[in-house]
Amino acid sequence: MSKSSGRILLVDDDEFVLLSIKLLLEPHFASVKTTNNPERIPALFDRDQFDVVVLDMNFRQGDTTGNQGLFWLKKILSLSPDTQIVLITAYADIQVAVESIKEGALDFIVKPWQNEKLLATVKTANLVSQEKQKVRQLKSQQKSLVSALDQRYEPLIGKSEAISAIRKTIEKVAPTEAVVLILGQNGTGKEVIAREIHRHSTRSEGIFMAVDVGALSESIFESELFGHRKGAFTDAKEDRVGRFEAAAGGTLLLDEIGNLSLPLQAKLLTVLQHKKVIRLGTNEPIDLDVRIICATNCNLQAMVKEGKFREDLLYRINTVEITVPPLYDRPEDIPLIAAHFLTRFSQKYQKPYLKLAAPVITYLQQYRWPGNIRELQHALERAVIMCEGEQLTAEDFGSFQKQMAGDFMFDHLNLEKLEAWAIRKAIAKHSGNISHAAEELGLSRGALYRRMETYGI
Ligand SMILES: Nc1ncnc2c1ncn2[C@@H]1O[C@H](COP(=O)(O)OP(=O)(O)OP(=O)(O)O)[C@@H](O)[C@H]1O
Repeated sequence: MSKSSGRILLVDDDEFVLLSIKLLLEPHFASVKTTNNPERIPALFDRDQFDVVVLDMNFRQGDTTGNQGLFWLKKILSLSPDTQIVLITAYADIQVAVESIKEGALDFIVKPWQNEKLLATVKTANLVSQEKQKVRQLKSQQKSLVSALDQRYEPLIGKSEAISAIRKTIEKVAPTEAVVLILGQNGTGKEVIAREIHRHSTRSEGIFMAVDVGALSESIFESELFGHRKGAFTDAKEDRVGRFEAAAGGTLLLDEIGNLSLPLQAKLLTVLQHKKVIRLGTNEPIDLDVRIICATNCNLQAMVKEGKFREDLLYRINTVEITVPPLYDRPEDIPLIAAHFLTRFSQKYQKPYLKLAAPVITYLQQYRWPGNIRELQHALERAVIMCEGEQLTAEDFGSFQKQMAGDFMFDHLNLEKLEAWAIRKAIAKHSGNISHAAEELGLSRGALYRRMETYGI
């Protein structure tokens, strides 16, 4: 007979009862302890953990109310909420039994007991207790995983008007359950923004999950998002929870939503309309308990006009819209973001002394950054690796250097932007020497300083 791992405590004022139950349970559990005095319960719990307590309901001679049992039941649950309690009494009182179960006891046994029934009850209680402990452990693991996963992600850095306005929108929209649509080019920080919304929402203790729905083929879309039951299709070897269920209590980012085919758009719309998902191979709808955020680099309005995106789906997902401008439209964010990545990569590559001189920052502000912040991040990492001195130089940016030097923002014909660009370029060319830059620009030093102030350079 293999012993289960259960730790059992027997509490009864009758020594004979204690002995006979101990002899009955001992062969089946890892440890069976006894006490004839319930006052010792707190001290016993101080020393040991118990999975199951078999507890008498009446300790004083003549007391048949069960009140003492109820008192100790509550006490044990307050000391150890996962411990399961089986009450035992000589007086079969259905009222007390019902009350004790309401108060959290698992079951109720009447003296004289049947050995088989008592053993089966304690075994069940032990299983329930261990499952509860497992769930608690998984929950705490999940909590630390959530915070560990979160740490990998950047805070939303930037002081441009656009980013300040986005921060305000996040503050307003995060506490609501509104579906948010985040628009912007690749690498502009759409996921960072989605995470900020999650972090400021009432679901922040839950998980944040991002799914690139655009990359899901028709064949796996439903099983990936809605889940399936074993045998629902040939490859369904076991039950699988879909992303909508896995992110329950948290936030689900449906990324690249503009790349969904029309049939899949229809399936997604049905889920969002009914707020229910049905796992493949089942008929049971499961309530959605997830905050939805969508993101795309596509122009969904234009796609609706071309018949490539469902208008009804667009109106389901764009209760609040956030548009993230490309990085070259907010050069004032570049120094902050660059400094942030410099700190990160100089630590990673053990070069904590590295500095970014003003002319190099100006130089970074001239480039068009088609890959936006992701590209800036990679450029900084490369420069930190390549740098031999204490200051990052334009040369450390290697292949970017050429592109940057020759890059001209031809798509900007706005005169102010062109002027700001020319000023940055001249300052960078003369390594921050304002007199030389002013001379090259055909301006006095004073005029150049005034313009630099105007453009926040
Ligand atoms: N404002 C920001 N501050 C700091 N880091 C940022 C910011 N925006 C983006 N990043 C960083 O830039 C990289 C790209 O960001 P993110 O993945 O959020 O962009 P995206 O718009 O979702 O890109 P894609 O469209 O390719 O999925 C990430 O490493 C992210 O941490």
